[in-house]
Amino acid sequence: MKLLVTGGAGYIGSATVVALVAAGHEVEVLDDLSTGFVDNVPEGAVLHELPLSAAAQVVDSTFDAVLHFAAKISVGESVRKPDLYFDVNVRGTMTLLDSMRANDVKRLIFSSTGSMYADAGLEPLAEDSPIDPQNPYAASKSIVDTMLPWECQAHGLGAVSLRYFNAAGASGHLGERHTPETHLIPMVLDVAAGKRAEFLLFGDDYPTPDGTSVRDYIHIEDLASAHVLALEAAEPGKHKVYNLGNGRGFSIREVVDAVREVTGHPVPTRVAPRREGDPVASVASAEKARTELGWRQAKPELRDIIADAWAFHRSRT
Ligand SMILES: NC(=O)c1ccc[n+]([C@@H]2O[C@H](COP(=O)([O-])OP(=O)(O)OC[C@H]3O[C@@H](n4cnc5c(N)ncnc54)[C@H](O)[C@@H]3O)[C@@H](O)[C@H]2O)c1
Ligand SMILES: O=c1ccn([C@@H]2O[C@H](COP(=O)(O)OP(=O)(O)O[C@H]3O[C@H](CO)[C@H](O)[C@H](O)[C@H]3O)[C@@H](O)[C@H]2O)c(=O)[nH]1
Repeated sequence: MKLLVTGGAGYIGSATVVALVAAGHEVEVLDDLSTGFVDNVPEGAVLHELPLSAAAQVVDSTFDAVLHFAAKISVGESVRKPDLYFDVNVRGTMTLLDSMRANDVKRLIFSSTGSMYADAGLEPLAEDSPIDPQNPYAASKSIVDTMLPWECQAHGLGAVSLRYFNAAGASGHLGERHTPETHLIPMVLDVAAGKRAEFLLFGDDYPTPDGTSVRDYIHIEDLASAHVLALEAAEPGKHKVYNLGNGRGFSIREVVDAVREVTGHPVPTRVAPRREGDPVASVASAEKARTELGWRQAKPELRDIIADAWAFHRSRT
């Protein structure tokens, strides 16, 4: 297929471009490089350095599908600048849909998020679990997931929303390069690498086995392979939704212990108050993706995820 990947210069998008090219697809990338990097775009994939608002300059009827990763992704920033998040994540998606509709491009794979579900503690979250976004970022993704079934029904689009849980790990030279970094694994690796003196652990009084909050970390290569399968699953007139996660939760302490084991560094840790807005836990049930898409993870082990992230981290320091 000829594919347009928005956000293909970013963390998850670039790993997916590699998987799509390896699967034999022809790929073009639309990315404004606001948080992405030119050197993330593999040779053989054309880069259009443009914002989503200029999608009409790129989308034409030669494309078979669009994979839409481009978005603002920082939860804290979204609380301070909700207008920016609704502009890029909602209006940007609507502009893209307009161009697709005008050019009869009938397949869309959308990067949605597991963070839109209501906090259910350690209970695994399925696709029909209650939705209750707690910040503008999650709300912006949930608005798109609410629009898509109607777009599909009215205009024959075949859309697949993939709700990722906590994307983690690295794939060779493709890894997390967010500035400022806020995500757990790169923060802990910064301490292991000596770039930070200590790790601040936000809260050890949660109702979880070791008191620290629990997340479902999923390797970006496993996210990438799900997109290749989702393309085949897109069906005109239908909006399908799949959770992508390990189906297993890991506490912050488990992550820190795994980093200690992988890096051999003691990782000095200080417990700080809970971070505002954090759920107790977020764990996926990814059964639907396994059954319907035939998705299998190649790297489900936390140590493998961290080892890949560490190799990437070291290659950059
Ligand atoms: N990282 C996670 O844990 C996670 C979890 C759930 C969902 N997601 C979703 O996955 C997608 C990719 O996230 P990521 O972690 O790779 O983030 P990222 O910031 O690395 O990638 C986003 C890409 O989109 C581009 N972009 C941003 N705004 C744009 C615009 N207006 N026009 C064109 N390009 C634009 C950026 O330059 C960047 O390359 C996002 O939609 C995000 O919401 C991520
Ligand atoms: O320095 C840190 C950083 C994080 N944490 C803790 O580690 C856990 C994971 O935090 P992350 O920021 O790595 O991940 P989140 O679950 O908060 O964020 C995930 O869900 C978000 C929406 O809620 C976005 O989708 C985001 O991109 C995705 O990684 C949380 O309990 C957090 O409080 C710390 O203790 N110390």
